[in-house]
Amino acid sequence: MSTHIGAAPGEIAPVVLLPGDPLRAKWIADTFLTDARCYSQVRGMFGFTGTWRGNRVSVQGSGMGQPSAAIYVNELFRDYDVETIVRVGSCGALTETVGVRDVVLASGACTDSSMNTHRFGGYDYAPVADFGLLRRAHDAASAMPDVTTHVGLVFSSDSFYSPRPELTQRMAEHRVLAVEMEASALYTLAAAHDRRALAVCTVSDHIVTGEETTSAEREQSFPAMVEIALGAALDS
Ligand SMILES: O=P(O)(O)O[C@H]1O[C@H](CO)[C@@H](O)[C@H]1O
Ligand SMILES: O=c1cc[nH]c(=O)[nH]1
Repeated sequence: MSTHIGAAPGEIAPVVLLPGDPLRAKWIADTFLTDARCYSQVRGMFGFTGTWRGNRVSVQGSGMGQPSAAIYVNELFRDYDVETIVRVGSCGALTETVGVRDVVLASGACTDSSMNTHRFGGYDYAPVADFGLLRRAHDAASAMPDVTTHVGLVFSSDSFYSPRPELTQRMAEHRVLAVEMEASALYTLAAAHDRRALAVCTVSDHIVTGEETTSAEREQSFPAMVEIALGAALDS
């Protein structure tokens, strides 16, 4: 049993979807999985295991921000032998070419977090997605004519309310498509554990136009990213 998930060995599948919001984890389990069973409610950070098209799959909340997400990712890789984690998150669009409800497949993740500064002693590290997952996610998204999908960089910020918006703008000027808060830690830890990871995010709000969705929509109305994530992780 791990410290923060607390599931018994074998209760978590080799493939895990990882939303930040634990209630989105419950919605995903209720909506997409067959025979889903809750394996953890520790701190209200729900985890469920069920099946999708005959494949075992789990969905685990990660909380918001890299320190929280890293706890769950470390335990999933280290204590439960998870092979593949696909983050299914919300993000804010940084450029007008990306719209609200579009899907962003994060090929790589920039960050202002000190987690990698400490890990690499000040050297820069480029956290990237698993290419096989990214390619299959793109294939799955291409089969959805109603979904606009972008592939590119995200900015995994430690601050939802940025103290220096001009620096986020500089990210946008360097082809960063969207801001979220966890992908960089996920990609770094997947590399450190020699496992696979991808972040599939839906644009919940727009930093340029100010358009935004409600918390209920962010919890329960982004099905395309879940279908893309399941297709990428399990249809290999
Ligand atoms: O919707 P989730 O997956 O939580 O992701 C985004 O939403 C939260 C901020 O509102 C952060 O966790 C950010 O990464
Ligand atoms: O981290 C996030 C997530 C959604 N929207 C944002 O602006 N930031």
